[in-house]
Amino acid sequence: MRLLDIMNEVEFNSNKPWDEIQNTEIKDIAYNSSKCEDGYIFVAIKGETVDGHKYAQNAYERGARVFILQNDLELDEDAIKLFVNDSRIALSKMSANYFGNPSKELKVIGVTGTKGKTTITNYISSVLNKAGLNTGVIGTNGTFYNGKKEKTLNTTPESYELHRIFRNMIDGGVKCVSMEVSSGGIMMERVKDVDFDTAIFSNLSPDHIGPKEHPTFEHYLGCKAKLFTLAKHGIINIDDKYADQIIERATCDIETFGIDNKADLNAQNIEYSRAIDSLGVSFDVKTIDETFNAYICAPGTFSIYNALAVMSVCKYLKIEKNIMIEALKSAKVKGRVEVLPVLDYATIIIDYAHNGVSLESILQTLKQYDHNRLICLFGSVGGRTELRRKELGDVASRECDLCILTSDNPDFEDPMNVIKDIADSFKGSDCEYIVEPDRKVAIEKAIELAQEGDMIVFAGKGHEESQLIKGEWIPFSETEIAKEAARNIIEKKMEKQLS
Ligand SMILES: CC(=O)N[C@H]1[C@@H](OP(=O)(O)OP(=O)(O)OC[C@H]2O[C@@H](n3ccc(=O)[nH]c3=O)[C@H](O)[C@@H]2O)O[C@H](CO)[C@@H](O)[C@@H]1O[C@H](C)C(=O)N[C@@H](C)C(=O)N[C@H](CCC(=O)O)C(=O)O
Ligand SMILES: Nc1ncnc2c1ncn2[C@@H]1O[C@H](COP(=O)(O)OP(=O)(O)OP(=O)(O)O)[C@@H](O)[C@H]1O
Repeated sequence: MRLLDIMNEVEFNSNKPWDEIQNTEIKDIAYNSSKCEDGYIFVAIKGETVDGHKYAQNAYERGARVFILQNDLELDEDAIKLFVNDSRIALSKMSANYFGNPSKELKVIGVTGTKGKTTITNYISSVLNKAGLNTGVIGTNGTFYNGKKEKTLNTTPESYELHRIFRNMIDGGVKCVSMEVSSGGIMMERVKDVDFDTAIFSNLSPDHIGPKEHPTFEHYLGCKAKLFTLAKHGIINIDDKYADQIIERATCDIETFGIDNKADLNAQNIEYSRAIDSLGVSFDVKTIDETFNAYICAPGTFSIYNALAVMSVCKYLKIEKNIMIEALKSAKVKGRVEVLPVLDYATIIIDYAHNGVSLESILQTLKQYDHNRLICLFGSVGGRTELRRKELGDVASRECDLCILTSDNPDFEDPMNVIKDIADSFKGSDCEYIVEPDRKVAIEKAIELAQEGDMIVFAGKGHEESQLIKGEWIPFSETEIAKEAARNIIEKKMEKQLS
């Protein structure tokens, strides 16, 4: 591809004459020097950890001859240096150009908010695919389309990856993409050149504030709100405390959903239902034109909000109502309030809640259902986000009858250290706790302890299939461990009955 075509609409200065730039052809773009080969452009990014300009020489040695730079540096005479104000912004535009602006050929639905992004994006894809609109998903659980899965490093991939994925999706016949838009992704300009059709706001609470993330809550909110300047249509949870602030900053037209405040889509007449292999909620949906009943196979009020967000998209895209209702009845997301039907006398749930807000939300939700004891098995990541330990401990010790404190990606930190921090919250609380640093043994104990009517949540790992121990990802499946433990308990019980 011609260098000038890749640089279309990117402002730059250069060390070389126009003729030379005009006649240069490019094979591909890399923002990591180790990916560079002959004919590549290297984009030097001032990162959160290191300055990519340090690797320009390495990129040169690997064959790159064109460099996108924010400041000058020494390279051999044949290097073409293109100076830009912000390399991340340049990378975004260059990637969109390189892949032929694929988002313009797709209907892209971006979901932002502190909680609910993975759930909503996956629900949207379930419903739209059922309605015959080939839809891909991009987010924390990976990239999915046409039955294929690709792992993603970030919830919202870097702009180059994002536009590459879009192009591959188009080649595979995808028409619509439902993607998570993290505040980090917006902050790092990963979605700047994505042509969003619709943007959804689920909710907002303090999160991702600290070194390498957002300096303040206001900054975090500002990043989330920016999505509503990139889309044509906005869908907003009107019950959220920060809804007005998002609406104020939006430049698109807005539709709302909610339970407590008047909205374009309102839920009412809510009823919770519990079966041995499922937790669900049914409710009426009221719009200006009609009222109809819906059911979602996920528990509590937050599941209604997630469903309303999806219904708002369906309304906007004119998806047939009955198809939407049927698809939502069975829509499930791996590791998000996932009920494991392994025991017939207690409900076992795997959930991704790994901070105070989401743990509180899932525990309070489960308490809305008839139950015996509420038991939570959880830990917290090692080596970082130490504040979360207190948040999680405070919530669990307040909401539960029993907790099993264990590890959750301890990495290089001693799991007992993390557990000790969490256990501080239990001082003076009525909630009992058991300490078992080996998460596999902890799950086995939880299954063994289960009594008639108990609700037991394994919180934190959700969809993850591995555990980070001393820098290594070790395969770890909570589902398999729970199934095996339940089989053993049932066999033991049968043996006892027979003897
Ligand atoms: C702290 C952080 O946000 N890091 C993200 C960031 O990396 P970085 O800028 O820190 O990169 P760096 O390591 O400093 O390197 C700077 C540059 O040097 C280059 N380099 C580096 C080494 C080398 O040998 N050669 C080389 O060229 C790197 O490729 C990079 O271009 O930019 C990368 C590309 O976009 C991201 O993959 C990376 O996400 C890391 C994995 C991460 O954990 N990010 C989290 C905070 C994040 O983004 N999370 C959000 C969800 C949370 C939310 O809601 O905000 C997400 O969307 O995933
Ligand atoms: N709308 C919601 N409001 C509050 N909590 C929610 C909501 N939806 C899901 N949750 C809870 O938060 C957990 C994470 O949900 P989900 O993965 O959908 O959110 P997310 O925005 O993608 O989160 P993260 O940024 O942590 O990946 C779920 O397992 C559930 O416990």
